Amino acid sequence: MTGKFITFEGPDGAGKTTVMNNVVEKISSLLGDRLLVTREPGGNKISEQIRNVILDRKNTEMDARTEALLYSAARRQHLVETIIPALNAGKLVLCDRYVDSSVAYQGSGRQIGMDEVYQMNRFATEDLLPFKTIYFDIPVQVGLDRIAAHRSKDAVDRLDVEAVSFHERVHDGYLKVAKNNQERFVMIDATKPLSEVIESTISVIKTEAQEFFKE
Ligand SMILES: Nc1ncnc2c1ncn2[C@@H]1O[C@H](COP(=O)(O)OP(=O)(O)O)[C@@H](O)[C@H]1O
Ligand SMILES: Cc1cn([C@H]2C[C@H](O)[C@@H](COP(=O)(O)OP(=O)(O)O)O2)c(=O)[nH]c1=O
Repeated sequence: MTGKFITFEGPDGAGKTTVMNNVVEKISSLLGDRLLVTREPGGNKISEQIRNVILDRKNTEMDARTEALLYSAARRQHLVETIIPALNAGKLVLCDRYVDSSVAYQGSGRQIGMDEVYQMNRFATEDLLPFKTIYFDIPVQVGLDRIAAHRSKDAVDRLDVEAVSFHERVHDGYLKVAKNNQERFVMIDATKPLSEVIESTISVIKTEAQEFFKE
């Protein structure tokens, strides 16, 4: 594999999606088709179908392990169908969420156990981890307030409506994963103004994937 795999992670409302869109706008003219931007859960037909089942607010009876299995199933399909072919073609792959999301949300948030969820994801991914993970850190309430202020009621999904204590456990989970993977994680303060967060993110990408930005 000659490409490079970088993921974006963080609690809900950290700004990952907004930052990703802005970063792509700024670097896509430099990289052209050497850039692939994708997101989880989703990114292809089967994974988007699984996403709809997971995030449907009507699916109130979903068991925590069922949820974890569905996320990892969607991840597997996305990896095989989208990420690995792009890496084999030498591309820079930027992905909004990956294994660390499951470890934080299902492992810590749903209290299934971070290591158990990680082990299940090792099976799903055959141990393919990102080269770097840009982690957007934000206090839980700030992220939730951003979502409440900006999203329409219809756009709020099953995980957005979880109790604050769930989101606190997700945040704690992320901090543990970051601490245990310091060589892979780059932490960005997502409470800063959007323009600063975008600049910091571009700077990390240009440093960590500098081979893509050479003339
Ligand atoms: N740095 C920032 N400062 C203030 N508001 C922000 C910032 N980053 C994102 N937002 C706003 O917060 C909301 C949630 O951002 P979003 O990108 O959807 O977060 P995520 O994908 O991490 O859940 C959006 O309405 C966005 O405009
Ligand atoms: C990939 C992944 C996402 N999630 C959650 C995080 C989000 O609340 C939701 C994804 O919804 P999405 O609308 O993509 O949220 P965001 O813009 O915050 O990334 O799914 C998990 O619980 N486990 C996972 O493995």
